[in-house]
This record gives sequence, C-alpha cells and structure tokens, in this order.
Amino acid sequence: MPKWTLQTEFHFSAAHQIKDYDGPCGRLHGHTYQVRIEAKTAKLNPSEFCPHPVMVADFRTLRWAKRDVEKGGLDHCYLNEVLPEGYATTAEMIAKYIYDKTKEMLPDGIVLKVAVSETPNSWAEYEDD
Ligand SMILES: Nc1nc2c(c(=O)[nH]1)N=C([C@H](O)[C@H](O)COP(=O)(O)OP(=O)(O)OP(=O)(O)O)CN2
Ligand SMILES: [Zn+2]
Repeated sequence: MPKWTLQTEFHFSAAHQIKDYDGPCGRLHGHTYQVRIEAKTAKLNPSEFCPHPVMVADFRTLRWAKRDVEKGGLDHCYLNEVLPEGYATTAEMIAKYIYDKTKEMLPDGIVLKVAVSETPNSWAEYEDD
C-alpha cells in the first residue's frame, strides 16, 4: 500500500543524571539533545491547527518537546523531575517518553519512530512493533 513518511529533527537542552550510575553520568550534567521523529501512514489526517485531512501529522504537533518546559515541552528542564516515575533519564527512556506522549497526540494508524541523541556519536531509537 502507498504510504507517506515524515521526518522531523529538533533539539532541546536539559539537565539530567542517571540514577545509581557509577561514573560521571550519575552526576548532574546537561546535553543538547537531538531528536528525530519519523511518522508513517497510508491515510492523511487533519491536525489541531488544520481542519482538512492533508497531513500525516502536523510538524508542529510532532515537535512539541522542543517547547520550553513551562509551555509543555522539555527545553531547559531537569529531566529527572519532569519524566514521570518509571522513566529513567537514559536516551533510551527519553525516546520512549517522547514516543508515548507523541502517540497520545496523534490519530490512530500512524506508525512512529523516535530517536534521541545526547552526543553526536550515539543515538537511541524507539519504535512500534
Ligand atoms: N545506553 C546508554 N548509555 C549511556 C547513556 C544512555 O542514555 N544510554 N547515557 C550516558 C550519559 O548520560 C552521558 O552523558 C553520555 O556519556 P558518553 O557517551 O560517555 O558521552 P561523552 O560525550 O562524554 O563521550 P566521550 O566518549 O567521553 O567523549 C552514558 N551512557
Ligand atoms: Zn548524560
């Protein structure tokens, strides 16, 4: 079946420490996190900003995490305080958190993939089965 694929990249800056990590990553430090989101579907949708079914998903919706933490995003936050219980602040679990929150904002039928990078050489990716 023909499909559309969207990809969008953005960044946010945040502090974190990995709980019980034996080493520097256990101390408070920060990253400019790079995030890449991919969304696929065979059926176009309206968005919260556009009433017509002309988008896989609105880029503005997909990019929610780049907003300031006081406006609902993750920018300039302390991740250990913002991520709910059950999400550690590894790149793996930040990717899952962004995936879970993004999924809640989208209509059914969109296959999502979220990749997060803390440093230029390392990425963690989370996706549907
Ligand atoms: N699988 C994971 N491993 C590590 C994570 C992670 O989220 N998932 N996170 C960290 C730390 O947060 C750390 O800040 C990153 O450390 P590191 O990869 O060592 O980054 P550096 O830029 O300091 O790398 P250098 O090789 O020292 O330049 C650690 N591991
Ligand atoms: Zn780190």
